[in-house]
Amino acid sequence: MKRKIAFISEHASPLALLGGTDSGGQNVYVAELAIQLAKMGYEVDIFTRRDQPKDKQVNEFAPGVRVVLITAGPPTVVAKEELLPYMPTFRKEMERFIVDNNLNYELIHANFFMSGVVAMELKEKLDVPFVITFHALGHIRSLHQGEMDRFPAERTDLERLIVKNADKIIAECPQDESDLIKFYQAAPEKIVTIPCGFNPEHFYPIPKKECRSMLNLPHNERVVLQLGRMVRRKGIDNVIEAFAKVKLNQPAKLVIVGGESSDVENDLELNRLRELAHNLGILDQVHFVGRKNRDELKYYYGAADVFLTTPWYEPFGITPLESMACGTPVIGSRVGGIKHTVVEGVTGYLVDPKNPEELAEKLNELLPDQDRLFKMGKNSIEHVRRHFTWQQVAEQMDACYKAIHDRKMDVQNAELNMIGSAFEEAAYTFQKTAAELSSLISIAGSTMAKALKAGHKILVCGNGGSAAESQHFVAELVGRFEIPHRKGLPAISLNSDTAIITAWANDFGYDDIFARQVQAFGSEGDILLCMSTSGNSDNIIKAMQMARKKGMFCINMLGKTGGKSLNYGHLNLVVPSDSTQRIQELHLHLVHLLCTIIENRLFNALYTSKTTAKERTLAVKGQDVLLGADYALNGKRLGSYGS
Ligand SMILES: O=C(CO)[C@@H](O)[C@H](O)[C@H](O)[C@H](O)COP(=O)(O)O
Ligand SMILES: [Zn+2]
Repeated sequence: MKRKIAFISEHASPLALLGGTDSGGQNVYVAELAIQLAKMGYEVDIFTRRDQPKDKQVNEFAPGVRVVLITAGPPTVVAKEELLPYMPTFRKEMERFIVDNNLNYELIHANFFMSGVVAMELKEKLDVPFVITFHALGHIRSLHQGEMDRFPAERTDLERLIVKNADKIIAECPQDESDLIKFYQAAPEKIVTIPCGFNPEHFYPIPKKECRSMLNLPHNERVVLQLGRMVRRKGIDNVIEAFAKVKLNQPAKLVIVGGESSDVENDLELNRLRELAHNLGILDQVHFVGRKNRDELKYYYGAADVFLTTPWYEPFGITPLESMACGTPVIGSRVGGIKHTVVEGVTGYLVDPKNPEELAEKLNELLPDQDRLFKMGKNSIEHVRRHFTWQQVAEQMDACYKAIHDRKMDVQNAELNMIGSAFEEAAYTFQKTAAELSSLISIAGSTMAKALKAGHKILVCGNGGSAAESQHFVAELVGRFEIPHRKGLPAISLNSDTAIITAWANDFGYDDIFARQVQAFGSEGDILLCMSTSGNSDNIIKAMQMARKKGMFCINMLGKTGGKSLNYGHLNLVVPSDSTQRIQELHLHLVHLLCTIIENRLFNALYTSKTTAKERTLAVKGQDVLLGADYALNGKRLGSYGS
């Protein structure tokens, strides 16, 4: 059977990739991971917020992968910083979709903190475990962005809650792992470090000449590439400032791919950067080419001699991988995932962010050195193919999911074991009790029958589970057990009158609640039946002391050592077990055996020493038939075994 899982990616939809525009890393992550998992035999539903009114709800995205649009908030693009208030609706609608379609997910993989909130609530409601990839952590973001961070203030607290409730947390790199432990107190055993990946069918080496011809870039110049979302934290200004400091013997260009839209003229951040280049006097060397379709990116990577990425911080950073996959070495910030994916001196260099001097120095060193560029390019391809394809990522994710599944199965297996041994223990206790107590049970039953015949009554009491048994026994006697249409027998459960019990417990003390009633209802010759698993409950002891004072006969149902009660019972049925549950189960059986004896002795001797249980049952049924009134007019049996 296929293993069904759900992804939640509230703001980053894989459908956005189909339009060709270069969306953020999370869109790629969700799409590529789902596709690879589907290839491995999973069925993946990706739940994302509807941001187009006309799209249908369920979209076949790839074989085994569906994208399900959830309407939560306006069906238009909303900045992710403003999406949190729509998450309760998202959760409700997603839950409705799951229930209506009878979907049984093995687990939910949430992406980003808001999806984590949804997954956490669904875990509670539907009992589905969840895995979280945060993609970025609010605390780290606000450390770097300060005032510029527009996410709601509760983000970090919500992330902490998600960390606490998640079954596994995916860290994207060792830095992410240590941040989760240090700032979020994540339990290290819950964290699995699995990097992001690249798709070797989309990103592969293409001859530089070909790429440059395609993009109209000069063949005889050095080309340096900056590519990615155009936001402050990506440090694009650092790249421009560094480029202005580069001194080479040959001409060079800086190509900048990215922008908030394909409208290069009216993009605010882009204009700020353009002005910077202008002020530094290098505008003619810097090509702002705007946003590009994903399938064009490989030509930009391939055309460049070096790829630069110097963000202030970076949870992972997929672009360095893509560049290396295309055979272009990377100079990147010594932060987050980049310091893990770029191998210093082998596939590129690491520099401090916000340090244009250091970056310029590295460019001055590397750009003129064709041999080193070639070698690093070759190393880059080998390195990323060995460690970072989406297929490898999916294999690691599969192992993580399996660990959760196995743990669930462990719990289920442990339960099955527990059930098996509880039955074994019960069977053993039944047999042992039969061997040790049969004669005493018979004496207890006949004593009760005798007392009832003589016009006396039975008072019964116990605490907790035994209180229920006390009422159970009385119900069988006052009502009927197996003999239909017999008269009711006088028995009172001292557990039944709430007004008496609460008044006496409240005004005088709990220990006297039964004794008071024994004093009020009991008479000489009556029987007091006490049930206690420990034999040490004070109210039981006091009840027997009072009963003895009144000349009553005390019968105990006990267990374990029998406790203090042993000293007060005229007849003690001590179940040979130390387990409270088994003792209670046997007490119930004793209740039924006593009822059988009492009924048979008082109303009809249905069996002899040779009668088997089966014969007795038939005999009772026969009597039932003989008493034709036991059949209602409509022919339905009134029942003679209910108890
Ligand atoms: O049913 C159970 C345990 O299985 C409990 O309600 C249990 O009866 C209560 O703890 C009683 O208070 C125990 O009292 P006792 O059997 O020791 O006299
Ligand atoms: Zn119980």
